[in-house]
Amino acid sequence: MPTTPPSLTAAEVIAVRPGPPLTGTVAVDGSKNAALPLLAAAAALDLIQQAGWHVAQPVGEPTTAVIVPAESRRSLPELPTAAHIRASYYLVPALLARYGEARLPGPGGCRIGARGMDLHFKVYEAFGDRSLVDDSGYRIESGTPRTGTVSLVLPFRSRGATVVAILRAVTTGRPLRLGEPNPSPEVLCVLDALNQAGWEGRAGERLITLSPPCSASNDTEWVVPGDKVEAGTLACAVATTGGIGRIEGAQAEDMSPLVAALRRLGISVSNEANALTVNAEDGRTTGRPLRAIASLIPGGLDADFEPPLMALALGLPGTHLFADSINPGRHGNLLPQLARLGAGIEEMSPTECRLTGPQHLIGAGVEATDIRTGSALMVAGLTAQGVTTLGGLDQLRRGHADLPGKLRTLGADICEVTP
Ligand SMILES: CC(=O)N[C@H]1[C@@H](OP(=O)(O)OP(=O)(O)OC[C@H]2O[C@@H](n3ccc(=O)[nH]c3=O)[C@H](O)[C@@H]2O)O[C@H](CO)[C@@H](O)[C@@H]1O
Ligand SMILES: C=C(OP(=O)(O)O)C(=O)O
Repeated sequence: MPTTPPSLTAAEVIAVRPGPPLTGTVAVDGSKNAALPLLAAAAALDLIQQAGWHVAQPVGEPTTAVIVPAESRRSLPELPTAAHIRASYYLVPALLARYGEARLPGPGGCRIGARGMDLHFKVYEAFGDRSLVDDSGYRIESGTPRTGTVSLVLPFRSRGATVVAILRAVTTGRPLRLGEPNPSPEVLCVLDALNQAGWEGRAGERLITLSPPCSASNDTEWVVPGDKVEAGTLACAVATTGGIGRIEGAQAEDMSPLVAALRRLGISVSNEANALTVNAEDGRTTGRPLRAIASLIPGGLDADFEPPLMALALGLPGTHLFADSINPGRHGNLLPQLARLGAGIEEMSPTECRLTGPQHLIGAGVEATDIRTGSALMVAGLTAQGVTTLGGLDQLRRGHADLPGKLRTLGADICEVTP
């Protein structure tokens, strides 16, 4: 009988060693980046029904969260922990609906660039709210209630600003026309959820429209979509080792840009409705260079796929180009860590680099300086000679319930080490 390897969720450092090609089937967990706006949307919906909210977890159902109205109205909470995650910005519309004001520290998250908030402030201004920035963070104050459609065009396709525009429309009960939105899966699942709750949301590549419901429905149950980034990372891991693996739980459409990149490299991938099968057993590659350019345009390559693709490309012939101008600090995190494993990567600018493969990597001590850097290092460690020890696991765990465990399910040699 197959045994599930014990998870390493308490380890401070893990060791990765090369082994046989990864094989088998594994299912991804729900996506963090889709769950966070869904939670905020649930809170916003409850608030529009003039209640407070809190998140409860039913006993014995660890994968379910229930958003329930709180009993009493309290004063504006201090939220210092909001500084630890980028997605704390999703709370603002709910706070505005409940307290008329939101005061938050500047959002944290991965240190992969300046990660501005200016578009968020433009969204609030379009709704008649006031934004103020000071040394301790930012403050948004509700404007006088207004009616009528709010129309605005985003200067660029920020995912966060798209979601907060949608949530502010919900908490003000106003129709929205949002031009140049970010219609990524993490946004579309919020619109789907709102549609289930009676709202009328439509998404096209150039425009998102949202109209309030004639009557609100109370009990809605939403499912967090499977994590496309986790699926893509596992696909790169299987391909790196020349294995064959089936990764279940992410939607085919969400995987298309990653699948196109893998196929360009000559890796055989079948992208079914809810499962990705990667077959790199024959070891044949095209030798065609990869051009992995992170993009916010619809159908573009999500920036979060770039690091694991870079780890994969190190082992494949050709001169491969990578660019991430969305997160201008990413390469500054990732490249020095890959260099510790002996990777030769030429930086053409702070956001563009190229590498020629195949390269021979050698295990070393590395650090997950951001979520995707951590997962890329695990992929690289699967073929690096000797032992790769990975620290900074808090970052990795912020993004994935148990990525080492899933790799171990596919046969990876990963274990806990005492630093
Ligand atoms: C919690 C969450 O879901 N994080 C994701 C979110 O991050 P993030 O919130 O950073 O992503 P956005 O799409 O909103 O923004 C993209 C980039 O535009 C810049 N920007 C954004 C808004 C703004 O008002 N001003 C501004 O300058 C930031 O530098 C940001 O890095 O989307 C990224 C893809 O786009 C993903 O890689 C992150 O995993
Ligand atoms: C950048 C990421 O997360 P966050 O926005 O939470 O920092 C990420 O998920 O890769």
